[in-house]
Amino acid sequence: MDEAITALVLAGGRGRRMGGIDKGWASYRQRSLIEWVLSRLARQVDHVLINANRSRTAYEALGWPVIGDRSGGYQGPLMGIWSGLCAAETPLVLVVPCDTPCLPLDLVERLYASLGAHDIAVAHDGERSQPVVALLRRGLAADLERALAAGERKVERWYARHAWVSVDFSDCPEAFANINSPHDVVSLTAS
Ligand SMILES: Nc1nc2c(ncn2[C@@H]2O[C@H](COP(=O)(O)OP(=O)(O)OP(=O)(O)O)[C@@H](O)[C@H]2O)c(=O)[nH]1
Repeated sequence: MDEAITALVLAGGRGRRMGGIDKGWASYRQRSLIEWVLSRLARQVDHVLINANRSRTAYEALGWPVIGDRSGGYQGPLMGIWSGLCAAETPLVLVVPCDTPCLPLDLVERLYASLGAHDIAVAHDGERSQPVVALLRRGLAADLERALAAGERKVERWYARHAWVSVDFSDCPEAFANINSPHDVVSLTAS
């Protein structure tokens, strides 16, 4: 890749379907979800930022900087994305959720290949868009700040106001399986 990339791992949600636990620490195949995500990304990016609103010390022990949402109160992933764009020091930021343990090992390569002159490249698993699996230009931070101030909270609606491209991953839809509930842990482990 010609431009350096920071992975922004979103672990700042409430985890209500998981019983209110901090989902990054939910266990899947003998490891926590956040450790799965970091291991899938390790060779794909230059830096990592973990975006978390709880268990900050535990996340810091993973060896990467941890940032909270710049404006609190669980306002959704768009707030985490803005917080990460503000903190990142690379021109590109890869957004991923903490609850997707099987991400493609060529995720960044494929998103970057499609980004070109666009602002945002968003993964599509063949059935649906995956708005929190996306490569974004850090320079979007100022626009996102204005959008949030105007009340925007929908990730896809904000993307739609920019030059964005959908990137086809229909050859590996299972790589985007995410874990929202204890039932998902059981079904994904069995698959
Ligand atoms: N920073 C930040 N990230 C969030 C917030 N809400 C959700 N996310 C992240 O966005 C991604 C998708 O979140 P969801 O699974 O829809 O929400 P969740 O809060 O984790 O779980 P539920 O409460 O069960 O909906 C996950 O990586 C979350 O960590 C938030 O308020 N702030």
